Amino acid sequence: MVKTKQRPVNLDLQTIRFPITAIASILHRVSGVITFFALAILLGLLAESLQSAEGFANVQSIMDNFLVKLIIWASLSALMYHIVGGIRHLIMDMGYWEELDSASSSAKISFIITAVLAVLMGVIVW
Ligand code: HEM
Repeated sequence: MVKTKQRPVNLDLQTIRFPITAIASILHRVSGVITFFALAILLGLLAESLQSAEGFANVQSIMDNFLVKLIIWASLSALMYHIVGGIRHLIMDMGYWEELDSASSSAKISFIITAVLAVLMGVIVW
């Protein structure tokens, strides 16, 4: 008879804590996917704005909306995180910051740099 596994299983999500490096990693993937879709929107707006004076005015009026600005700001902030996290990745690929404490510090610092850049994106968008 097959014995059922008796190992403990924790499905209480409230008690599961991810290490900061895991959060940095999943956010990098999420921000890459967001950037992929955002690029289509941003290139579309750029193309329209360069088409003609009316196109430029059209994009100006599209941008004159809080929700649109919020989406563009979030997209640019995701791109900022992807670039900062990407550079951290490339540095790690060269063999640095691979220990738990240095990887945690660099993850934390990349969040801080991203927060500063996100504020800057807000200043640019608004
Ligand atoms: C055109 C904009 C970009 C898009 C749409 C994009 C999208 C993505 C996606 C979807 C991934 C896969 C993530 C995963 O499988 O976990 C990825 C990985 C990566 N991206 Fe980007 N990316 C862009 C720009 C950049 C830039 C500018 C950098 C510069 C630092 C960068 C650095 C990286 C690195 C280093 C990885 C590999 C991360 C790993 O090994 O897990 N990306 N990107």
